[in-house]
Amino acid sequence: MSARDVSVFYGDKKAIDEVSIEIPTKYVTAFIGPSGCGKSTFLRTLNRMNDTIPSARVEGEITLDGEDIYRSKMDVVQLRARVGMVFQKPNPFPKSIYENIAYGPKIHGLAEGKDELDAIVERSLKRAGLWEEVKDRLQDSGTALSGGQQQRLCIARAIAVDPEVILMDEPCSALDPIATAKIEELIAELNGRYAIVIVTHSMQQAARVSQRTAFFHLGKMVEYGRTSDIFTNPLEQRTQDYITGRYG
Ligand SMILES: Nc1ncnc2c1ncn2[C@@H]1O[C@H](COP(=O)(O)OP(=O)(O)OP(=O)(O)O)[C@@H](O)[C@H]1O
Repeated sequence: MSARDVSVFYGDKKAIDEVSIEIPTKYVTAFIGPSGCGKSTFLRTLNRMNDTIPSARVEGEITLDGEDIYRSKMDVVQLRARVGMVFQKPNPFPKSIYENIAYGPKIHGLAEGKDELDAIVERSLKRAGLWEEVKDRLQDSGTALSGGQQQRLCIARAIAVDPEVILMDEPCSALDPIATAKIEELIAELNGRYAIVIVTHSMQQAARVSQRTAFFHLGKMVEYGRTSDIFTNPLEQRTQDYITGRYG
């Protein structure tokens, strides 16, 4: 994915100011920066989640495989399957574990029959590291799982429709350290298969899970590069100040 000169407004207020970035296919990219700097706003532009906020307006160009995702003919439902999203609070549907995964492939016509659908459900749950824990209770409600399991269920749901990119908006902020470690392991396993973009408040997490990091401040992307460089040898003073804990 690629963003060129992207600005986002809420009413008259500019929340993102001319951000340009190439999201690499093979890596995990972390968005870091102090609260309110616009990380989530920018993340949401990447699958048009800002469309759901009436006051939000996006300028600039965002392309996926060279296609402008804001063009009028873009099918937003398709787009959100290609660019999936996992939120801060796990949000499984109030349906069975099986249905949580099967729903997307069904509406996108990805399975011919029950066997194929079963196979997608199994594969997605395996990839999300949840299969062993739930294989004997696929008909139980998704909301009855623990918080960490629910978040892996949401990741499995995103995977089920075979996305190219998975956006994660602080996916561990509602989870305990053990569940967080599992999600981080899972991100490492998914790395390479999907482009992953994660917003995180934790610099340690960014350092652990990502290969590329973008630092945002006051709506601008101040610096973007290899995670190891950003954390050890940033080019910009503002990045240096943030990673050494001077603000944020
Ligand atoms: N729905 C909205 N309506 C109006 N303003 C908004 C809306 N969402 C975010 N903003 C504003 O846009 C700016 C960027 O917010 P955003 O949530 O993107 O930042 P963030 O870096 O993700 O913050 P945090 O780390 O606290 O989640 C903030 O000033 C915020 O108040």
